[in-house]
Amino acid sequence: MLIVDVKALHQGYRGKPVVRGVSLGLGAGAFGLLGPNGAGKSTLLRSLATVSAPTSGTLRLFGHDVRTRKELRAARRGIGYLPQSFAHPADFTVTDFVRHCAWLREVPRRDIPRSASEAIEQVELQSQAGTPLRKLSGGMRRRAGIAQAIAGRPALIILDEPTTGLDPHQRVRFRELVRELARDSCVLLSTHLVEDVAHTCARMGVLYEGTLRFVGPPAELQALGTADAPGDTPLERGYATALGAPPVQDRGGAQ
Ligand SMILES: Nc1ncnc2c1ncn2[C@@H]1O[C@H](COP(=O)(O)OP(=O)(O)OP(=O)(O)O)[C@@H](O)[C@H]1O
Repeated sequence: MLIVDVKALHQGYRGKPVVRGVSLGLGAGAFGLLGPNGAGKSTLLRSLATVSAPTSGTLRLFGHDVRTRKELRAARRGIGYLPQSFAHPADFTVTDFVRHCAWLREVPRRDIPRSASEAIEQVELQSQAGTPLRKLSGGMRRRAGIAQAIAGRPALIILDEPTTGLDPHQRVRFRELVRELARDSCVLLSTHLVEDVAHTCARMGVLYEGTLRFVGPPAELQALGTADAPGDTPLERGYATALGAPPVQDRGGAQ
């Protein structure tokens, strides 16, 4: 069964279409979403995280059709989500924050302390566990955000620009973490860094003007690149070439 099964999804703001007919099927594994500023990546991820209901189209998560309240609640238990930016109560420590988010996701109460500590260790924030979030650097706060999304190992982990502000060591550590999480979960991440995708994702998509222009393995995108396309690496040239391609519909290929 697919973890994410979305068909002809449309989403917009006050009548302005942003995501315009995305179909995508994802199982366990890491999937990277690339696209220029304003392409609709965050809007799509918000829909998949069930934060905003699609304007039209169908969305099934772990087989749950999220249009009914009961199914929506069941699906939400399996979703860890790092939004592009998030607010938090001013004095929450890293531990308070990660535990609170796990509780919201209905991680069993007895498992919360262990799940939170594990997630904090995975992002290497143990020595800041008792520090209020407001006292952390931007990159550390991002890592606390990643920790809350992965606590309790949800089956679907959605990370919107997780590597923003991460230093080179942490970026490499993050890639290792994604590879590890992707063994059992579907990890869906958006980024502007093609290397993040190349090193972590078995499959990827390129979103442009609200539609997918490419879905497949990074090597396939690389092969698409024409010699005259802008970019310093084959993958960057493949990405630039894909932006000019017609929309594609993904039928949920095996990863
Ligand atoms: N809350 C909102 N209200 C109205 N319009 C919005 C809202 N959020 C996003 N938009 C618009 O939707 C479009 C897509 O935005 P979105 O943030 O999804 O793109 P993105 O691909 O994630 O961009 P970026 O790479 O810059 O983060 C943009 O034109 C943006 O102005």
